[in-house]
Amino acid sequence: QSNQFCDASLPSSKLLIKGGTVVNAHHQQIADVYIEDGIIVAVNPTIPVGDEVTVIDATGKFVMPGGIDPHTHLDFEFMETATIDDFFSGQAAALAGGTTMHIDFVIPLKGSLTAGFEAYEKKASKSCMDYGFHMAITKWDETVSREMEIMVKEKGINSFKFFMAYKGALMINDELLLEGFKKCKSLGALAMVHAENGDAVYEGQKKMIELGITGPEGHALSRPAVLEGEATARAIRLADFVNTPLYVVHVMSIDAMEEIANARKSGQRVIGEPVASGLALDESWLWHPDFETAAKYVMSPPIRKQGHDKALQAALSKGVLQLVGTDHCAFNSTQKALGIDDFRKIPNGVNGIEERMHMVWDIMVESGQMTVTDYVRVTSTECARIFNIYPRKGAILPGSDADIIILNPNSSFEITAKSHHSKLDTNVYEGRKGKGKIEVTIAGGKIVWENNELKVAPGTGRYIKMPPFSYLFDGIDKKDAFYLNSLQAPVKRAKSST
Ligand SMILES: NC(=O)NCCC(=O)O
Ligand SMILES: [Zn+2]
Ligand SMILES: [Zn+2]
Repeated sequence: QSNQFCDASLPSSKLLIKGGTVVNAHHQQIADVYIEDGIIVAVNPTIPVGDEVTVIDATGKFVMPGGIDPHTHLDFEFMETATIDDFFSGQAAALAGGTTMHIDFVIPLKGSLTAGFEAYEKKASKSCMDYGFHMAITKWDETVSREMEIMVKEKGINSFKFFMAYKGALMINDELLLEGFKKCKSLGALAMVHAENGDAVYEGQKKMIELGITGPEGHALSRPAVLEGEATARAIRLADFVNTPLYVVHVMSIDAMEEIANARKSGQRVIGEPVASGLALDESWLWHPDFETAAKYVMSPPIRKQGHDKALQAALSKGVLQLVGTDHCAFNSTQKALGIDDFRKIPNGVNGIEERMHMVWDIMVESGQMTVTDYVRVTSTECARIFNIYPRKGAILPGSDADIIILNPNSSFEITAKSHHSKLDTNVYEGRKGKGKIEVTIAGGKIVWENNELKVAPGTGRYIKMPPFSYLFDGIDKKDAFYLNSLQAPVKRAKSST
């Protein structure tokens, strides 16, 4: 691999990005951007500066907020192994691809949220870019309920994920889902779901093995889209019953997407997150005769048949789905080979943290399905809004963090494991080429990616606390009050004489 990591000991500098098209989610203009000490100070048509300021010429290029990836798994212990990318290698890869912040999932340790949080604090101490945490809830009792409160009020976590799949490991049942949703609502924290019917998946897996289907194709066959649709519908209805906002992670199928579309049409606050792999790939790879090639595409919910990808793209362009993640969860060929004789043992997960910004540009903007302002919205701004860190993140505005990318629409990108920055020995986007290259990444006011060279150092990334009660909670209490007022007084019945 040709990874080149240089020392990032440059002094905090003054920067001017000159003459580019500055794009925010709702506006674009040709302007200069002036940065001091990691913060955007001014965005104006012309900003005169002195010799001490480093000037980057962005004429003819797009100057946009750095990407925020809402869904990653770095240093994640899962399926008898651990992801190959840790908080340094995964983040270095992210920066090389124009992502300047990500939100990772803390997994409780033996059910303890506090112990899980402390373990992830340690894992993330080698960070080279800003990050936040969601937290998974894997069991329910009074301690977990109390710890959720601590996570929100003291630790900067404002979202909790419930796995409706992975039976015998992370999966929870409907009773826990309801308890969890109620607690999330009371704390102003966003409930997130991995939506697949885990019991039915377990049945499907047994059936495939009985039929002698042990290869990676068995993964897709054992957990069809209908099981994703069922769980998505169930989670949506339970969230409606509790009256709390819901975030559906890695929406991979038309079935799930349509449930989200219908709920949103009726006014429910449901957020749908497609991931780069679901937008760009189809399941045919899982039938590849070479196990190593096929196994690298194993993730859950599975990458679907051709047609689901296009439908998810259309839903993203229409606003039915709101933001794009990656679910970056990287296992190398040796790790994937744990399932050589049984697809159930192939560690689930694909790469994407480095590729997302280029892939979304290529699939959505170059194809004409999405405007450049919408690109900013789905790769950065909407994530910042949902997780309540806007406009510190997700915007090029005075006072915002100087997390910025410069994309040259006339230059091209090419993806290959030979030159990517993840520790992975494969890449699910191997050989993909397209127009629109991220030439510069600025994170916290420092140029960390320029001339195809990374300048990053472990320990320079910051933990970003995310406060509760995002815009998704506005008016939730009013809807509760309206519901209570609409209830009729209890019916008074005479006592029976017998
Ligand atoms: N998605 C996947 O296959 N691996 C990561 C864990 C998860 O998000 O479900
Ligand atoms: Zn998941
Ligand atoms: Zn995930």
